[in-house]
Amino acid sequence: MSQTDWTDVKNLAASAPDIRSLFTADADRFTRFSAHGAGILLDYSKTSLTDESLAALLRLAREAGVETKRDAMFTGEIINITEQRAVLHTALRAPANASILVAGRNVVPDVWETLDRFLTFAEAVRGGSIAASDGKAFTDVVNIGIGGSDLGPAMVTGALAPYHDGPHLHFVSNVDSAHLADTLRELDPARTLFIVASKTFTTVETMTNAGSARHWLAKALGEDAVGAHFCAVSTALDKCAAFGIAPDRIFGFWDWVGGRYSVWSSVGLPVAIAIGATNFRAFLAGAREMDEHFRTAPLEQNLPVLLALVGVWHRDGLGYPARAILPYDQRLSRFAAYLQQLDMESNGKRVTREGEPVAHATGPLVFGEPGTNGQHAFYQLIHQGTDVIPCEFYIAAQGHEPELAAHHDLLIANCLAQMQALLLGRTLSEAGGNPHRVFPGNRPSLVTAYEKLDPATMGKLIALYEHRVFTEAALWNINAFDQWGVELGKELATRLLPVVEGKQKAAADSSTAGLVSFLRGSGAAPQPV
Ligand SMILES: O=P(O)(O)OC[C@H]1O[C@](O)(CO)[C@@H](O)[C@@H]1O
Repeated sequence: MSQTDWTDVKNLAASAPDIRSLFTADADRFTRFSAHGAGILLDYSKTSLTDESLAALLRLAREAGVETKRDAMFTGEIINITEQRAVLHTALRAPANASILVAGRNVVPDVWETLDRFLTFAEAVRGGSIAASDGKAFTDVVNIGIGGSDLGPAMVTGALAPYHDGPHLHFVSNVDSAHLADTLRELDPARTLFIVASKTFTTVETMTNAGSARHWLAKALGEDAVGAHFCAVSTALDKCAAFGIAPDRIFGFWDWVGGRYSVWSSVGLPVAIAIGATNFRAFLAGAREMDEHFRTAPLEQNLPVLLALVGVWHRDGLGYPARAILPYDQRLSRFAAYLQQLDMESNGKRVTREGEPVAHATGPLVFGEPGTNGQHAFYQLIHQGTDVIPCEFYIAAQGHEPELAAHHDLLIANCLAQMQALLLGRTLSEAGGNPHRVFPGNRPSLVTAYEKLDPATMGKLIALYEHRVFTEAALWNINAFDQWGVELGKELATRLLPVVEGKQKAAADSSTAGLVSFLRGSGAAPQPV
């Protein structure tokens, strides 16, 4: 990619216009700076992008080979170069007649066979033909997993609550005993099914929670009941079997599915148990529609690409450090946490694909909460703080409660009002001369709007963001599909455990030693060795 194009973007950003003036100068700005795809509207008019800066960003995307890289992902090339893997979460929602080759083998028939297997299992749990050890139906299902093996199913299950007509779902992720204990306290072992979800089946949090859950169940119902009350989702089928899970209760997936991209695979089993096979297939179909849009729409009208270009404009052009994810949709209350992993684990990288230090800032800090709750918490800083934080709003035209339609009108009014406040601000004279009541305005926002948060739309929204992350990574020339940054902490925790347990002397700095001493109450700080 030529340096000139980055320079163009940075030069244009240095003289970025006031967003308000862009609206004054162009009555058609909304029409020209918004796009539709797969039934979703993206309005990016309340940013400082102009025809010229958008053209420069599109040039950057073309020079970065976004289209070629995209096609390489969809066709199963080894694009995760540090782990020598294809990246094919899109194959999990591909049509049955597609052919996607990995090492010369079409993976689509395997995907559909596994999908049919876990959806059949989900329906059997819902219908009671897969039953507890006493032959009665399960009323509660606990998913034990963490990261991608938790956030996707937990977020989607919450989002699709109006479609939830199966057993109650619970999610345990944290190794903190509080999480498991508080969940199990409410449950009857005789009515509870556990799903142990782990791509690697080695993650210490998940294995620890699964072991304790197994113990809880065996203590109440006897060792023989364990088989009926556990199933597993993993790429490591042998390890699931070693845990004692029967082969017909193990649902696999593949190393070309990243953890944070895995909700479409058998990791989605809890979602399928909650909402049923038909709704789960609609969820996949929604994602497939967004995949088609991303694959075929011209870059100028391509939603994930536009979202990525706005992201790069804000991050690299204007130097904004964060992005706020603000769904005006209570059921998307875990959406920001989900996107946090998707975005920050993918694009929190400091070297290029070739291992050289990156020349540009990469992934921003991602955080958020649903509106209107966030308005009464951290929006103060967004409106009047010293940092500019681009805000990314999500809103449905319709809620699921027609009898409470007035609430939804109020929700929409609040969402629009926040964007207007960010844009327009309030001048000193409008604030009656009181500087504390001044809003600078000219603060960017964009909005993703959709008809209703149904299963297909949920699929589209996730796929939209996945492809946005992909496109940003392509522009920055980083590998979005590894996560080496989580390894060091895991290794050190393993090394520190015997120190915490008092079996080994502290092999650490004096702060760690002092903290071990305080936390384990052993008096004098162990000396670093
Ligand atoms: O599914 P697993 O193998 O238990 O991993 C859980 C999570 O841990 C991570 O590797 C990060 O620690 C994530 O990428 C992954 O989603």
